[in-house]
Amino acid sequence: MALSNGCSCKIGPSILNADLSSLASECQRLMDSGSDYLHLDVMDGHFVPNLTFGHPIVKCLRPKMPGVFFEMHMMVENPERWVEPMADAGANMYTFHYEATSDPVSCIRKIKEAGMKVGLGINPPTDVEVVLPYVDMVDLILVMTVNPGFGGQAFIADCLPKVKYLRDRYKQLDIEVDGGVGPKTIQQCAEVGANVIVSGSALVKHENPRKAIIDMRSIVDEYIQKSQLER
Ligand SMILES: O=C(CO)[C@H](O)[C@H](O)COP(=O)(O)O
Ligand SMILES: [Fe+2]
Repeated sequence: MALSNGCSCKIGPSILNADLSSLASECQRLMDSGSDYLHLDVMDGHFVPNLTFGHPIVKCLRPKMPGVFFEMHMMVENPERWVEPMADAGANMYTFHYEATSDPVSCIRKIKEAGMKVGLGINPPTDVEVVLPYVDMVDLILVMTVNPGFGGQAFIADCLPKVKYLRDRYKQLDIEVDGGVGPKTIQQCAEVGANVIVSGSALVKHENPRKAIIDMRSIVDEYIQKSQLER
């Protein structure tokens, strides 16, 4: 299962700021509100100054959410290390950071061999050009719009030219934005060409997440249609 191949909007909640003692029901609530997939944030306390959870939690979550696409956002050093345990736990996509490994190609190969889709992420200070050698090997590029490590941070609009740079060159690429994205910032993300949208606290804390998802999707879809007409 792919996410969307750049042709449609996909919205995935990050449950980082949800009540993690009720992880499965929070995930279910957000899927029932119209989400397309789950964005699960894994932090190791080294690559980022925070800890979350690892493959044992994913393994417990998987049978409670059959058929739901799990994207693992791996904010970890040596991402190669957790590829097999995550595949075994039932992850569908493994998104690692360019900054976290000295050998992205072997990490990509390992993820594919384990049967998962591949995402490649870059942090706000990282130049977008670094991903160009890998674009044809991966399923998604993640452009971080906060410095990774915590949910609920302010959106960094200065990262958006990186999305535009990629969209101008790759019409079919799934380009994901993550960090501070919600109804207030979605327009800026959509107009530069982001189509895979992670939204954490803005959705988790929203009084009507279903409406927030519908509104965000309609804005992203509008820009996708506009760009298809312009081609
Ligand atoms: O990767 C992340 C942080 O490193 C989270 O996915 C991201 O921050 C989402 O949460 P929010 O929308 O609250 O910023
Ligand atoms: Fe994330």
